[in-house]
Amino acid sequence: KNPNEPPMVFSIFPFIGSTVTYGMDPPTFFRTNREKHGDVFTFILLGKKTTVAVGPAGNDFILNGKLKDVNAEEIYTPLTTPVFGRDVVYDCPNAKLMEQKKFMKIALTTEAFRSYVPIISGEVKNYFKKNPAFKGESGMVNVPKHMAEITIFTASHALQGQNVRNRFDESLASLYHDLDMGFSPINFMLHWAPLPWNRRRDHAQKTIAKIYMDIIKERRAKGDDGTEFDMMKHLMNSTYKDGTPVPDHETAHMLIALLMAGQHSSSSTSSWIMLRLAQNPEICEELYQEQVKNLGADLPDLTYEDLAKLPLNQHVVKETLRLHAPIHSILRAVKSPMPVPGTNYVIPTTHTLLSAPGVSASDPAYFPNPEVWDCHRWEADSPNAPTIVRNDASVEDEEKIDYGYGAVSKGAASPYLPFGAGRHRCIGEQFANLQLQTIIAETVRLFKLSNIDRSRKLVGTDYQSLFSRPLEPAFIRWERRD
Ligand code: HEM
Ligand SMILES: N#Cc1ccc(COc2ccc(/C=C/c3ccc(C(F)(F)[C@](O)(Cn4cnnn4)c4ccc(F)cc4F)nc3)cc2)cc1
Repeated sequence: KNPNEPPMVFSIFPFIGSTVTYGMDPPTFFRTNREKHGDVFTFILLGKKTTVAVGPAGNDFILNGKLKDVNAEEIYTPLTTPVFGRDVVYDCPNAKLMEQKKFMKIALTTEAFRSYVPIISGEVKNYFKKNPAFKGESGMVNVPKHMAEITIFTASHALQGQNVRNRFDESLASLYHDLDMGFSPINFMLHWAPLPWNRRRDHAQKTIAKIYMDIIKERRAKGDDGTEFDMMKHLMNSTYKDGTPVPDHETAHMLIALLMAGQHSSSSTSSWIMLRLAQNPEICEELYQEQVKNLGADLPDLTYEDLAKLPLNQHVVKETLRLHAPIHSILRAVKSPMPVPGTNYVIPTTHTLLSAPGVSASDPAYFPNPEVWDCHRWEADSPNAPTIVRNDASVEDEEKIDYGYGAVSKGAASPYLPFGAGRHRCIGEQFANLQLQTIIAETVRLFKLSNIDRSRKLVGTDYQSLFSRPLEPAFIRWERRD
């Protein structure tokens, strides 16, 4: 064994290595090997030496890696480019991605958010009124199925405009499903394979992109009526630093990328939220009382400003993402040998780096009783409060850095990073919080949630898809609030 390479996880299988033990349950795999080898260790993932670096220092080492040392697009492009389309996100130099993230962020403004809350509220209320599974006084529903539908309607309407949203009722839904089938970890390795689902994925990508480009032409011809704040309008009117206007096909492909991002992350997270509220019915009641107390017993229509008056509602999202982050593994290729600070390890360019921020998010050193879903832990004086209290005030005085799409906090040495950190940090955090908080607030107004057997059980996690999500079916009981 090379003295300055990290310890290797033992496996009797060549090529497969530890792929299956890791793939079945990444958190357990990380915890077991962290106890054995410490915060930095290497395992074989589908024939590739993959070095994990966990804990706040590991998060910083990988997520704040320099552009010359770490590379995201090499790893992700086989998976994302066939689904999103060419010339965007990971199918272009990083400098171009940074400009694309700047364009995307322009549409995610407070003014836009003010218009999104009524849109999302309306979609949620309409869904529960129209859907047969929610007729009568009470019932049992498979949560992930319904949350996937609610999130596609809310995300497409807010992020892509009314025109695109309306098409989701017929053609777009099945095309989107075909595209989605291509968005799976198998395609990390087999993206090139002429598998039936890859052909359907390619057909769906072309068809959806064409629908978007037709709408772009229509809107350009009609001129802008200034009412909608959707993403399409901003992207189609953006220009790169070198003066090139964003081509229509890149606008269409960025819209597909944003829809995929928003859909998978939010449907997984909103499903976990509903399952946790069913497991903890008392929190559901507290959320309802919080609205009555802070918004008034007549529960007026939700506005963007109202969300800031509902701290427990916000903490439900924060605590759910602590235990159920949809992205459990962040990958980077190593482009030049990387010394690991505080060790004598040097990671060679033959390795892939894997960052797992969720490991420190469930580490008792940072979060007392980490396995307990305790939304109150985010209140300053709570017994389970995070040891390094990074309340929002401390973020202000923290140093910031701008990679070209807005200032992000410089340090990634935090134990809680569900939205990543550094150059590739998420730009959808504010939209996701707005969408999830609105979905919760509208749901608790209508229903009391509980487990079918009134137990405190919780379903397991499916790590086989690209985004971790609840194992299906995951039934809960709803009862209409009188
Ligand atoms: C609960 C919701 C979400 C979570 C937990 C989440 C998580 C993440 C994480 C961990 C990353 C870093 C990936 C990496 O470093 O390789 C990321 C990046 C990103 N996310 Fe999200 N995300 C969420 C919602 C969204 C939404 C709603 C959008 C779009 C509207 C979005 C768009 C993006 C984009 C454009 C990037 C940048 C990728 C890069 O720079 O390489 N995300 N997200
Ligand atoms: N046997 C076996 C066996 C072995 C292994 C496994 C499982 O192994 C792994 C390993 C790594 C991973 C990585 C997850 C991963 C990374 C990138 C992306 C992304 F790029 F797509 C995203 O960040 C997504 N995103 C961002 N914000 N919201 N969504 C994104 C960015 C920009 C953008 F515009 C649109 C986007 F949507 N998505 C997901 C998942 C599973 C299973 C079985």
